[in-house]
Amino acid sequence: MEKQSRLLCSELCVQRRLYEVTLNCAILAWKDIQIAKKHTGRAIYGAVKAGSSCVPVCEIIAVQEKDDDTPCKNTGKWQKVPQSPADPCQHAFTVFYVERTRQHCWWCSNVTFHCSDHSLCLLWVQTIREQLALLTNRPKSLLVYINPYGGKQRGKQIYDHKVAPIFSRASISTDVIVTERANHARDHLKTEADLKKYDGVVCVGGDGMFSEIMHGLVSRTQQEAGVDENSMEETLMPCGLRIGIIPAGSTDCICYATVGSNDPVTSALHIIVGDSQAMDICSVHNEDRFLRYSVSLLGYGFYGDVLTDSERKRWMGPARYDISGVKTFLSHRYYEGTVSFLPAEGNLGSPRDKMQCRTGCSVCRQSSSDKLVSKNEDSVSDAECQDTWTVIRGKFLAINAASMSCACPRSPKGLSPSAHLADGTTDLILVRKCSRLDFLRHLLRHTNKDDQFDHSFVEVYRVKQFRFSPRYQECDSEVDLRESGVTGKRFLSQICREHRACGCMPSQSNWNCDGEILPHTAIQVR
Ligand SMILES: Nc1ncnc2c1ncn2[C@@H]1O[C@H](COP(=O)(O)OP(=O)(O)OP(=O)(O)O)[C@@H](O)[C@H]1O
Repeated sequence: MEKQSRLLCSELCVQRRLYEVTLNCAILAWKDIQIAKKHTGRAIYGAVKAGSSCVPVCEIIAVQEKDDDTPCKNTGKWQKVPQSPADPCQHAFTVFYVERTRQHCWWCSNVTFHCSDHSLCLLWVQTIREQLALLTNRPKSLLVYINPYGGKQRGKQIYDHKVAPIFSRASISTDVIVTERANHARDHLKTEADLKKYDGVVCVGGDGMFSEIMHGLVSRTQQEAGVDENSMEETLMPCGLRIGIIPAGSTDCICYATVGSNDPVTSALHIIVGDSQAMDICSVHNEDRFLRYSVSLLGYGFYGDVLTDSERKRWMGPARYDISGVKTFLSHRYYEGTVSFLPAEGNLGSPRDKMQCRTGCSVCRQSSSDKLVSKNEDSVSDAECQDTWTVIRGKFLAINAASMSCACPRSPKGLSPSAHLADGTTDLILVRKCSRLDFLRHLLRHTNKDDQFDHSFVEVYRVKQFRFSPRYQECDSEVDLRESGVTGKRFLSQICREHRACGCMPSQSNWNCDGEILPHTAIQVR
């Protein structure tokens, strides 16, 4: 505080008490002059001294000159402003700022300063606004997509009541599109949206809606850069626009893993102050064809089956995941196949190092600077990497690739608690065939503090690329059958594939790609 030169310092009233209020380019602070030595109330941000409060300028949402007897728009409550010309508190301005409440939750709080001199009041408003204008990472114009059918179908209500008023308070202009069908947002972003007009895109919905918007934006960026998405060799261009997520879905795992909560107001405030977090994107291919991008979970077996079943029960709302989860657990299906992967090397931590990735994470920072250095050496390193693929064949209850922790309110640590948001890797978790009881023990560990990888039937690897081939594609192909002369077997395998309950051979699952079902089981991921 002392190190920054003061921009303003005045004696102003807060709730009829006299405060010394100071502003420098980093902090707005106010100190109760009369009882500075006595602790008179709760310090609002970073308790400096009793009777003192301060807020970083970068967490000020807005400042507004206050008219007499106007309702405080933030709280909806009316506040009495003194009327008498002799009153030293005749003029007032209100500062709206971020207040931290529960863990990772933010709230828009406010403080009103009163003074007798109108020009002084205007000077404060103008100076604070000038400081806010210097914060260039804040968005001014946003394109908002609302999925009215996500989660409990409250997307529009959440946006209108909780988010739009704070955006308007922060003078952010918005174009709002309420989607009319699935993939509406993706298609609009891919082809129509005039992206030059905006500083960011806001997704009001769940993980599926985020995925739609991410696909629209990433594909548009590749199209404009002339990058062929089908090619596994080409380097994808990072998107120029940021995506803000207002959680209004069923699980909101991506919002939870990045912000630490699934509270719409917290997310809106992060968007307003211009916070950003880079995020890894996996591209998923089948042969030479691009299928989808994934940012959170790619799951085959258990999570693929839960999704497939829950899609049929969408009318049930979020409860469908519990019902499908129990059903899938009881069916206890396992799947045979081959997983090959390219382990991540270098200083990228390990899935079991108990490190939690947060904004500014050193591993992610290190990884992105390594990428810049090695960009010109890609061909060499790719060639070197050919030798280091690891191949695992087996029977699996689940094959999961977590590109972030996948934490959500149900599983606060997530599928892979130490997965990094932007280190260029994914955590590949293989759950081999085991008893129902063992699998239950493993699943329960996602909800408590125990290490979910500490089981003999669970393996976890931090990888840069991986491939999966289901067993029948390798062995039961038409050619194999013809060559071996087992004609009856072909007929039986056909029946078994179509009737998954039949226990005489492992059938195939589906890949759950961030909550969407992939059309192929044999995939290559990078
Ligand atoms: N207007 C619409 N009508 C029908 N479906 C829509 C519409 N807009 C978007 N969708 C689709 O709805 C799907 C689910 O949406 P969303 O992710 O918002 O909610 P959710 O599935 O309940 O939450 P979560 O993904 O967090 O579990 C998305 O895949 C999206 O493509």
